[in-house]
Amino acid sequence: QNKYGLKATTLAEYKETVKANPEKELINLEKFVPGLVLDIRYATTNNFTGEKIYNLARAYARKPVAESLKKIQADLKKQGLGIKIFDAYRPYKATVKFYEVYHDTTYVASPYRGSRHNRGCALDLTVINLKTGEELKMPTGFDSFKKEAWPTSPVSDPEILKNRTLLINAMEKHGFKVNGSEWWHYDFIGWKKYEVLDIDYEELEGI
Ligand SMILES: C[C@@H](N)C(=O)N[C@H](C)C(=O)O
Ligand SMILES: [Zn+2]
Repeated sequence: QNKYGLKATTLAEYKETVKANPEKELINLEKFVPGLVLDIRYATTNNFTGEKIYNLARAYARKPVAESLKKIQADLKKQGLGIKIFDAYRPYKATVKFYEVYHDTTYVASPYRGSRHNRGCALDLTVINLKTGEELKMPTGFDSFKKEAWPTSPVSDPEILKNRTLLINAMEKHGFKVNGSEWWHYDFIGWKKYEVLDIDYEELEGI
């Protein structure tokens, strides 16, 4: 256990759980979902910590999460739209770092419980126009920790309201629930069945 009383799953333990239940495998979303665009902010300094948190820009999620995302991407494609991922599976140590930088658990998961990202069951994302590659206009930027980011906050611009509603509906159709304080964060329903992991992308890829 660490100072927050949580013992996250290591690589060796994770491999055992996947052997027993292949649904627990972390899937590389970039390879699995056609046309998926990544902008992994925590692999850059362009994030709320101002620090580079990951060495590799990767997006992983548990198998059923990846399968749902594939369906969402296919649905959006029919409208000339696609998904851009800001973050997916997040090693537990990153959640600890986030909390130590920004103590408000309205916007950052508590290290006492861990994040649903740590379970490979949460995605931070937005919608892009496939032709231009541009993000659709949303109420705030990613990780803008303000009340305007809440999915229930009033929006005066009808286009922004339409875009936020489109994203929420697209995600909820395939088993995700929007976070109450962040329009870009979606939890996969059933996340409780998956352990909190603390495995870096390098470890996962055997680098
Ligand atoms: C830090 C932000 N992108 C986020 O993912 N927040 C939720 C609450 C989390 O940390 O799980
Ligand atoms: Zn998130």
